[in-house]
Order: sequence, then C-alpha cells, then structure tokens
Amino acid sequence: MSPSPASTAPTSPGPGSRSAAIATARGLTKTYGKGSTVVRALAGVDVDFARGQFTAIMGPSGSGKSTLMHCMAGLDTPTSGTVVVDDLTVSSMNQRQLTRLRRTHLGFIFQSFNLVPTLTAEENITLPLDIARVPVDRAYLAEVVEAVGLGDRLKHRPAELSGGQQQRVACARALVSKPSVVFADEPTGNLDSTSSREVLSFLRTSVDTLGQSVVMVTHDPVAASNAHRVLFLADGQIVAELSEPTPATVLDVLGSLTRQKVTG
Ligand SMILES: Nc1ncnc2c1ncn2[C@@H]1O[C@H](COP(=O)(O)OP(=O)(O)OP(=O)(O)O)[C@@H](O)[C@H]1O
Repeated sequence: MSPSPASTAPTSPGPGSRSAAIATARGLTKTYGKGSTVVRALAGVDVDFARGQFTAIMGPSGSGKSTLMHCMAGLDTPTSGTVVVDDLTVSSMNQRQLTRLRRTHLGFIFQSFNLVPTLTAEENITLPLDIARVPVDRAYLAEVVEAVGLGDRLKHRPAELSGGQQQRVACARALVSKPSVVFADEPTGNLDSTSSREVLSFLRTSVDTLGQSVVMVTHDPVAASNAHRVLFLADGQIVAELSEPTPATVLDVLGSLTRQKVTG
C-alpha cells in the first residue's frame, strides 16, 4: 500500500462556526543553533489535526516529531510559521499566555508519567484543575476514572501502582480538564505490551466516546495503529500519511521511507 501525500489544505471556518481542525500549523519551521552547527528540525510543516480524532506522528529518530509536538503545544517557540489550537494563535502568545493555554486548553502525557510521588492517584488526577483553581466536575472525574479502570486505586500513591496504572493516572489527569487536545509523547515507551494495550485502548476510547482530540508521537507501529490517522515525518517535513492504519501498513510506509533515505 502506498502512502498518500499529507493534506495541506487550509481550514477556514465559516462565520461563528468552529473549524474542523482542532490544531493547525502553517509554514512551521524550527532551527536550533547558528552557523556551522545549525539544525533545521522543522523545514516548513503544514498540517491539520482533526477535531475528535486520534492522530499519531511517526518518523525516524531526529525527523522532528517531538519538535513538532512541542511547537504545537506551546512548549517550544517556532522560528517561523503559525500554530493555531482551538482557534487560538499559539505562535503569537507570550510566555504568560502560553502557560495559561497549557493549563486551560491542553492535556499532556509523557513517557515518564510525571506524577507527584507524595499525592494519591486522585490528587494527581485533579492537580491541574487545582492549580488552575477550577472546580472539579465530579461526574466527569468519575466517568474518566471508570474509563481508565482505576476505581479501586484512587487512594494509592504512585509508588504503590504499576507502571501501567501510573500511566493510566497520567491519562486521567490529562483528560479531566476536558482539554481541546491531549498531546502524548511516547506514552507507551516505558510500558510492557499489556499495559501499552490498555493505555492505547483508553486513548482511543477517550476519542470515540468522550469526544477527545489526541495527538501522539510514537515509534511503535502497533501503538500507531490505534490512531485514526498516522502522519510520517522525515527531515522536518510531513512526507506521507495513512488513514485507518494497521501495524502492517505503518511498517510498509516506514520501510519505504527508510529505502528512500538509503537510495536517495
Ligand atoms: N534543544 C535542541 N537543541 C539543538 N538541537 C535540537 C534540540 N532539540 C532537537 N534538536 C535537533 O532537532 C532535530 C529534531 O529533533 P526531534 O527531537 O524533534 O526529533 P524526533 O523525531 O522527536 O527524534 P526521536 O525520535 O529521536 O525522539 C534533531 O536533529 C535534534 O538533534
């Protein structure tokens, strides 16, 4: 199966309507360093992440996956180009506005869980809301806790939980504020295959039943096959995409990219 070229058509919402894309980048570049040590991590990325979809980002090491995610999430500043999340122009925000955006509009899941060891699972889950001084929607919290299957673990501290359970706490924490987008950076990188399946299935459920939008960076074709769509980066550009991926079709595209690199 040959990959289709990535769609770059701009999204223009009608008056008063929400755009179909929850996040977009246009002409995104990111350069690190200067002179002879310059690295072009992003070389002009145009992308739309669809609202209510699970999108995976793949590509060889150093292709710019984390840089793209960090620029989309306001964790890094692009050198040029525009990032819009939920109709807010992230790329023109100052640090104070970015901090607020991350607190109020975004959820994060990292490879290393990043839980606070002295807090219980429940306290970790509600921490972003507590920091933002936003009241906890107890009904939604119960729904999320039920979906991640942590009901009997809420009073435990991270050290009393398995890696998979800790990552499920991190997933619940990312979702409980009903963010516009959840950004997940290698969320299964530290998990065994059973725990990975649980976390991925939960991320997919959060999209299918809770209406969440999720963007995930991964190296794992099986993880990527849980997404609705996979984008492939090479040398800081989106070079292919797949809809309704399977592990086999993802591997095919990765193989063709590697062959192009070797023979190109
Ligand atoms: N802070 C930085 N300073 C200098 N160069 C950087 C920095 N961050 C990333 N780079 C470089 O930018 C390029 C893209 O890096 P990035 O981490 O986005 O790639 P990646 O696809 O996520 O890689 P991996 O799969 O190995 O995590 C690489 O060449 C990397 O060395």
